[in-house]
Amino acid sequence: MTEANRPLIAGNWKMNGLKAQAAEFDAMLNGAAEVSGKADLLVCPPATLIAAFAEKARGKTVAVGAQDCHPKASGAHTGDIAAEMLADAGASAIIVGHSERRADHGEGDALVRQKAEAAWRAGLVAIVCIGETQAQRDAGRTLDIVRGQLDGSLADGSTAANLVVAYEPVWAIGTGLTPTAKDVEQIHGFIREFLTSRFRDEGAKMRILYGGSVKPSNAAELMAVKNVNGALVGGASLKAADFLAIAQGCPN
Ligand SMILES: O=C(CO)COP(=O)(O)O
Repeated sequence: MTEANRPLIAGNWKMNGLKAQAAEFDAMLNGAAEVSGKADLLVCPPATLIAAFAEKARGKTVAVGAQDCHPKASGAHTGDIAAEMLADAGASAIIVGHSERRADHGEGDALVRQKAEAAWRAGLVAIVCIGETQAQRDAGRTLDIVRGQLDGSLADGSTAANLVVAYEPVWAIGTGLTPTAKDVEQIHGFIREFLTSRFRDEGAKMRILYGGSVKPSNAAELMAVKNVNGALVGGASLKAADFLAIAQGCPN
């Protein structure tokens, strides 16, 4: 996975997926060659499926990722999973700071930053999620919230090779609602300015994904927006046909 000039379509399966659903992943592997001219593909299944999916994906053009990690490499942390373990299972990237983890587990920016650094320590790419809630948007605070999350969640040492930023407005996740293309352009432009001013040339090359109700029917419009370098897809990434159609919607 590399830079902004090549889109990344990442699927976040969230807490969905049993061994019996592996056929959907097989279908993604089979269809991947057809979209390889358009985008890189990454699927982040639940941790229980990472090793099996990574084994299936060996030598194919779909990468496998994780949805979270613990900041530490090992130790007395019952139920947690270290980035090193995810790397060992075959993951090449880890989503950190998803709004569902921020909400369900009270994760804040400082912890998200430590998790991104843990991903790097294990040699993996960190996909750092940010985005405002409906109430924050209604209060006109979107850009302030985004700036604060970027400031707090991104670690020094971020490069275009080790970091992907995912802008996911919380109110757009799983709701069927999306911001207008104009809003997405404004916010992604703001994120790009932040990244370039903090990380210079690297910031100019980092991928910024849009996430929140991306579907085959809206992918082409969203993916054509300036500074949108791919998508982080939830619900629609569970179906191979939809996931591949979203990748197909990326501009040539
Ligand atoms: O949260 C998301 C991806 O991380 C987006 O989810 P949906 O695509 O289901 O709205």
